[in-house]
Amino acid sequence: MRFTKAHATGNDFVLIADPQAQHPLDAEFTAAVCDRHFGIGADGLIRAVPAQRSEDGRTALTEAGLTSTEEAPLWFMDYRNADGSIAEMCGNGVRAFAQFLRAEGLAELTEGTLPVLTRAGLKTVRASEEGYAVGMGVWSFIDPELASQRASDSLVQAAGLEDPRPALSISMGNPHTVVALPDSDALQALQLHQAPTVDPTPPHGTNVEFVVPADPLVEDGVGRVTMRVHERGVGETLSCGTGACAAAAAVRVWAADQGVDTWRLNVPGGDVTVRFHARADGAEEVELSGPTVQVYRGELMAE
Ligand SMILES: N[C@@H](CCC[C@H](N)C(=O)O)C(=O)O
Repeated sequence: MRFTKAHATGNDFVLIADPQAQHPLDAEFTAAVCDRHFGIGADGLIRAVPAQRSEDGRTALTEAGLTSTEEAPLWFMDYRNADGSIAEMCGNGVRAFAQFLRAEGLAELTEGTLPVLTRAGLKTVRASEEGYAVGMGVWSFIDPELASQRASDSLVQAAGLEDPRPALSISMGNPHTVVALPDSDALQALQLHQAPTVDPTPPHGTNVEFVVPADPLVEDGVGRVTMRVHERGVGETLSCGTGACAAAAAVRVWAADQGVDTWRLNVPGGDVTVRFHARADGAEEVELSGPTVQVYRGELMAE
């Protein structure tokens, strides 16, 4: 089985093309491939499969009210975390996925964009100045009632944190819980090889982002935030695209500054940009942009 190793600001992935849907993934295979000692090593495994040829792809098509044909296949991003669990969405992964489809000659940009079907709906990827950008859809509070005071809906504790801190949970198709810290010393003191605890515990788990808003928060019209993340199903990663979007949304809420639409997130693996576009109904669309790099191609010897 041929594969490509890629990363987006250090969030790394193994990508495989499965045009005939002959290689359905399972948890054991995924965990073995992502193992950094006994496998290739990655934060996630991504399979590219024509949507109509995979069960999850067909479900996603139905949910999105879309069709996909042999002549015009819509590619489905079958995303798995390093521990083998399934995730609805991956913001860095979907950007690496578009680059992979193009490099494999499986898809092209049409009028500058490439649609990708995910478990969290249809996403549109375009080439951007930084590499690839993806329209992530609308962000939302996970618990609108608890979050209605627009401050916090849970408490998070983590190794290296003195006391539990209030957090705000946001959905980007997948779940995120964002915690603000006072300064970069507090951020560096965190030991994120251990999963933080979130109270109340979200039913499907959550990715936890720790953020330090810059001081001043906004420079040249751009909001700036430093972030570390513990990803559900992985551990600490060098970047998380959906996490960056959730973190920017939370900081924007806390700052009560809906006027700043562009945010630069500094993560251990680099920088990504998050942009908000208000819709007529008041909801806000989010776009994530950043670099994606193909590192090498290889052939998997043992299954
Ligand atoms: N790194 C990703 C998110 C991957 C999925 C996540 N671990 C989850 O379980 O929700 C990103 O760039 O968004």
